[in-house]
Amino acid sequence: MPGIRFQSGDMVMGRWPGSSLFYEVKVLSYDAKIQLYTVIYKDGTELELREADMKKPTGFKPSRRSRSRSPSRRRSRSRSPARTTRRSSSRTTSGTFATETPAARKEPKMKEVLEIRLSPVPDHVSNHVYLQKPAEAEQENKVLESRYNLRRRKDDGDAKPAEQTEDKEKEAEQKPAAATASITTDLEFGGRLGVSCMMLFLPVAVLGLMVVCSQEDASLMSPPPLPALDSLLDPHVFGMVVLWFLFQALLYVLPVGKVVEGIPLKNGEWLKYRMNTLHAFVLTVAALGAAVHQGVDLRYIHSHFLQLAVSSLLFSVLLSVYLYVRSRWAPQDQLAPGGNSGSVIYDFFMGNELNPRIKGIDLKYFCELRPGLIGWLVINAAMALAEMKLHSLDYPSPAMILVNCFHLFYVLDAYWHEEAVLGYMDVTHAGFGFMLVFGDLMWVPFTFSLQSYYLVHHPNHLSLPWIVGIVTLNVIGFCIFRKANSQKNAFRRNPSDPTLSHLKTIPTATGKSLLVSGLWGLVRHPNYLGDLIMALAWSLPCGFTHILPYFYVIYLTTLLVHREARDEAQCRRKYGSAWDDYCREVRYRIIPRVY
Ligand SMILES: NC(=O)c1ccc[n+]([C@@H]2O[C@H](COP(=O)([O-])OP(=O)(O)OC[C@H]3O[C@@H](n4cnc5c(N)ncnc54)[C@H](OP(=O)(O)O)[C@@H]3O)[C@@H](O)[C@H]2O)c1
Ligand SMILES: CC(C)CCC[C@@H](C)[C@H]1CC[C@H]2C3=C(CC[C@]12C)[C@@]1(C)CC[C@H](O)C(C)(C)[C@@H]1CC3
Repeated sequence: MPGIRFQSGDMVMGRWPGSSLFYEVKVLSYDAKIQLYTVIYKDGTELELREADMKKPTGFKPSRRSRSRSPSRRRSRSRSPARTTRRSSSRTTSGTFATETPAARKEPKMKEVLEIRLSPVPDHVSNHVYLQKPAEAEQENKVLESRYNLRRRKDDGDAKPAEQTEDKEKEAEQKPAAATASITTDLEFGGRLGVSCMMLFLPVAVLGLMVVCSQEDASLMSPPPLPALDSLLDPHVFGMVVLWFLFQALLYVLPVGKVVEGIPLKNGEWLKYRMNTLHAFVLTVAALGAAVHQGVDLRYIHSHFLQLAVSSLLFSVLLSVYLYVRSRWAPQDQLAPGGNSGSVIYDFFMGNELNPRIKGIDLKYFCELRPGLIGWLVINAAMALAEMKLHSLDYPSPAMILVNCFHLFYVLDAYWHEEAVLGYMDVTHAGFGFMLVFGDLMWVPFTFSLQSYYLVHHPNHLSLPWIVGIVTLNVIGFCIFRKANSQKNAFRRNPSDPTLSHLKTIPTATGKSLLVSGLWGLVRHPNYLGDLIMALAWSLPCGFTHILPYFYVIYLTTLLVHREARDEAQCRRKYGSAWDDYCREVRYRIIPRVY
């Protein structure tokens, strides 16, 4: 690399982005176009740095300290009442996520090695200290390095130092994202073209499916034309959609339910969340019950199903525009790892901001669990009433009851385990943009309820053995889904949990371990397997005449296969060869011996 200050292979001191801390890094390459060096930190993190953030090691002296706290466990100032920062104590409010890494408790030796390797050199003493490793730690380090590839995911927030100087913090707060964020080049979903197609195709697909579902022959081969848009966009219905959203938002801010902290953010802070989805659900049922008592006819939902879907789509677009605009001004440390590609269309679709909030309402978390999921159940109930009316029944058909009960049970389970949702990929990593907004507000309520909508127009008689078989299948799927999720959550919360002591684990260089026995030893995503089995059980009550009720199974399979691939890539970057070991030990991804 002629004509530049540092050469590949040089060991220099590199500033940790956004902080005043310097670490020893190795220069890997230099990109003259963007004038950035790619460097690798000793913990395996690869980052791109400007020359101004790098110093020659001369002037850094060995430290008398032999160890220091790892950067991810340092303290930073709290900025807003909703954001808290804490030392490396474990969580007290809920205990959902321990702040110490699992291995920190279980594998003390490894933790020590990692801490030493991550020891920073603060800026104000940058001419004075350069941390030294004890000989045995160095030795152990070598063993670890030979066993595991220590490369850390570039966008992984886990190990980033939380310490920021006040100046830096203010700077980050003031600079709009667009001005400071690094550009994401790794585009998902086929990049700009892919997401543009998805944005056009997905809404039309939802409306198309709904129209076909209401036809007697429900044939995908001869779909009826979509009704004219102006007949579908009813201001009255749109007003109801907005009211529904506001009503759910009101329930969100009710001061009932405990407040817990989510997983740590990039800047070392914790966001607070109020756990009151169950309360919101019960209050919604009570409000709807009262409305029905007052003469409101829930079958309105059935007769205005398409109009409701179109209004939800319009609402989703408006909300996404708002989110995109505000994300342009969000501080960089509040952006999602994959956001900010520089392409308006891509960023609009994927979302830039990780946890956009309005007056304490976390929009992403709110949308993921409330208006859409509760809306889905209300639609199901309306379909049961419509079926009774259309076929002059005293009760809904057994098929309709099964579908309603399965869906209700699934949502209530999510609410019962609400804290766990704070750790799911979408909440921790995904930006909040059109994909999730549309997914939560239109896709979930209007495609997940297709089975009950279908049954209104296509009754299906179920014999008792079929009912028993379908219920059994759902119970099996649910047990796998629940046990797998609970086991992983419990393990992440407390790896030394005595109830999990019988399970085998593989340590990883990040300090976290991976479960390799029990359900997590059967396939690498047992929770997906359970979800898919349940999905099948939800479709079977609709019989075998049409493929439409199986749409949910097809969607979920596609989504989970894609999600699994994304997660796999992330875990490989995060855990290096430990992940490869896991894959060798547990060969199948979702379905044992098949996939
Ligand atoms: N109904 C729907 O439309 C729908 C759609 C999507 C997902 N879901 C459901 O949502 C739930 C959450 O799904 P998710 O996609 O967020 O994935 P997930 O399986 O809950 O989380 C994946 C993460 O778990 C950790 N992990 C993976 N293997 C592990 C092991 N062997 N031991 C310990 N930890 C391990 C890794 O993170 P760390 O190591 O960093 O902890 C990995 O990134 C699933 O039950 C899924 O079925 C439903
Ligand atoms: C536009 C679409 C093609 C993609 C849409 C994606 C979202 C609708 C889903 C992504 C993650 C999903 C999810 C649930 C609902 C649907 C999603 C938001 C979920 C809240 C359903 C209840 C479950 O118990 C759950 C909490 C595990 C689940 C979490 C993931």
